[in-house]
Amino acid sequence: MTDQHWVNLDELEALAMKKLPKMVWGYYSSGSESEATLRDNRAAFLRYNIMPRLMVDVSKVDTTLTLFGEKLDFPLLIAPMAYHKLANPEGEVATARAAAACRIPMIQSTMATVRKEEVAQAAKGAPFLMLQLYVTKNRDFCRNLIMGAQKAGYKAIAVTVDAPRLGHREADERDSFHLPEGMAPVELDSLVSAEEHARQATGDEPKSAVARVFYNQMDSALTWDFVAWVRAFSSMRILVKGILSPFDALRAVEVGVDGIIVSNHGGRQLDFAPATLDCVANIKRAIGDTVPLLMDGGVRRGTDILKALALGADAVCVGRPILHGLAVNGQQGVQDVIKMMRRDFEQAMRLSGCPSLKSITRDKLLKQGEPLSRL
Ligand SMILES: Cc1cc2nc3c(=O)[nH]c(=O)nc-3n(C[C@H](O)[C@H](O)[C@H](O)COP(=O)(O)O)c2cc1C
Ligand SMILES: CCCCCCC(=O)C(=O)O
Repeated sequence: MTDQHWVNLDELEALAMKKLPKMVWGYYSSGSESEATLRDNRAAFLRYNIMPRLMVDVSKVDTTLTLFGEKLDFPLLIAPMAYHKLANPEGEVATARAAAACRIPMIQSTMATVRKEEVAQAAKGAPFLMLQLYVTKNRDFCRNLIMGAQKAGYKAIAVTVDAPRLGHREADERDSFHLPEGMAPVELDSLVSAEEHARQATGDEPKSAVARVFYNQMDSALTWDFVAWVRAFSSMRILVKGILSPFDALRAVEVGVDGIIVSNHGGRQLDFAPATLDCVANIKRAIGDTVPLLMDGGVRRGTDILKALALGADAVCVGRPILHGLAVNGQQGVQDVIKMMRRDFEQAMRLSGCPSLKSITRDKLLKQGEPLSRL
């Protein structure tokens, strides 16, 4: 296996681990505490089998869909992740160019290391961009960020609601995680100095600079009235990211969100939160077709995408593999990840007898323990 040759995302992950400094690898790869949720996100996909239906014409498979009025080539988005420049000096520009080349949407993190206007420029050709929003205590700052994204042409904001505090990631504590000098989440620069992100902890402070900055700046008093607050000044679509309970999903729809992202933050927030795949069907049952339902967490194979869709997701978001591709081979590495996922998803559709996204239904899946007679 050389830098250029990997045949699945596990092999790519191994290459990224070798390439990245230990502190960065620890930050990217870890989950919170005992990492039970991180592991379960993957394990959940293994709990489902796919029952193929045969003698179906799959000479052509249609993977396209329309999301928020835009056509996507296949049901995949890039999940928001902080600090792409830790993986590659081009940072989010390389990721955005890859999204454009593969015609999939990218969700940019509030903690991006490249300004949103520059990302928007690089993403020209992508179906759309979303800005993930961490809600700061300083609401003027937050309003300006949203309005800036609207002006830059972003289609939506995805408000992360699973992080009243940053999850306790032990690798970051052990490594005293901090950004290298000269690198900073640029959208935050009027609130927090670059030195603060690069500073090592002193005294009783959280050892991780990410956790410290998060604690100081982000609003742990966030409640559902935030959606109405945004609606009052912005016409952008509003999604909430981090929903696991069907009750929260219903509440989100009641307050008027435009979409839901079922997520446990890649196992980085509440440890022992359920695997996201296990939450999808319940949430779909609760909200029906009211708003698009996205999910993320542990999606690594084409068959994973098929399983998520069969349980009710409209599309999936992919996190860490994008950073791995970026670390190993920049923009091309990200494109290779997306292309592989697309190829493998098409393969899964063909081999299971699903020529269209609509034909990917729950009755194609068998959960561990369910009798074959269920089908
Ligand atoms: C290194 C890293 C940084 C992340 N940064 C953010 C972020 O800034 N905002 C956010 O809402 N989620 C963030 N996430 C969570 C992802 O958006 C996503 O929920 C998760 O990574 C999906 O799981 P996966 O990595 O198994 O695909 C981050 C995840 C990782 C691994
Ligand atoms: C103030 C810095 C917060 C960065 C958090 C990024 C993130 O969500 C993660 O999971 O890490």
